[in-house]
Amino acid sequence: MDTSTPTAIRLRNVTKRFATPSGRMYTALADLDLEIGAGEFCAVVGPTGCGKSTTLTLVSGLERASTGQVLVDGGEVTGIDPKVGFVFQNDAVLPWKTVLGNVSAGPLWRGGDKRDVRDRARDWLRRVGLSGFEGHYPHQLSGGMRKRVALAQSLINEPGILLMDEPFSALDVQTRSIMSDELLQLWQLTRPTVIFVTHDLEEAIALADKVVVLTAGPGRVKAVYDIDLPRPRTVQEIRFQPRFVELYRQIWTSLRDEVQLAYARTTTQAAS
Ligand SMILES: Nc1ncnc2c1ncn2[C@@H]1O[C@H](COP(=O)(O)OP(=O)(O)OP(=O)(O)O)[C@@H](O)[C@H]1O
Repeated sequence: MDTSTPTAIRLRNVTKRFATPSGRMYTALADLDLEIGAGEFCAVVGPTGCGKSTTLTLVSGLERASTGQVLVDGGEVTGIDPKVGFVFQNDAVLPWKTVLGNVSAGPLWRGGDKRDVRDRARDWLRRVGLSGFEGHYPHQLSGGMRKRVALAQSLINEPGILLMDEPFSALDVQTRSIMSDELLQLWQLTRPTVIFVTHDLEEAIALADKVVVLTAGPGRVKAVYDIDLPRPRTVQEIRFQPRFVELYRQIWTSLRDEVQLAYARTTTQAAS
């Protein structure tokens, strides 16, 4: 992170424990330290169950840390904050509302002027390439189009912070890379601070300014890699650059050990 960039998100010595169905406590995150600068695009990778989604729920205010501090713009997170947007793996679109209705729902709920909100919603639908689909219902759209609705739904609130939990993982490979390029273009418009959780290291490197590798659970930060690839980027093309391949090799070496450790644990548990 550039030292002149103010910090937008800070997790300081964060531990998160959950009660298990058997009544014991399970530590999902342990002493996690992470700092993300304002306007930075940060991707988080790590083996399954290492606490990636848990990290997002702490920043969003949906969950509280057991110990440690979670700070957004210097203030401790104590609940859900309207300046934080969330895009999940599963679409959060409302099936009974039209595309326009879905994108307008948040600002209307917050008391926005109806005509102004509709205008802004149409504007965002144009930006995500859905002009002409305002009156469609979600079931009349493809998976990629529904994802665009979800993006517009979140971006219309102009969140300073955007948390994305494997947002494209349910899409086919081609749609996924198109959506990644569109996300980068949209991100350039308002430059929110992004935490993007993914299992896909290629996607992480292609999108991000920095890639954080978490250890097998309990999740800690194992390593942080600065992605010094030039912007603007085209996701489909950047992966052929020698620097991309070099970064991939370097980060994968670190990630692979954690993935193997997590896998070995699950197979041992299954056998016992
Ligand atoms: N509400 C909860 N109650 C109990 N345990 C939980 C809860 N939420 C998460 N966990 C546990 O915490 C650990 C971390 O979960 P989390 O979903 O954050 O991992 P993840 O890295 O996002 O996993 P994946 O890559 O598979 O999506 C897991 O072992 C999970 O079972």
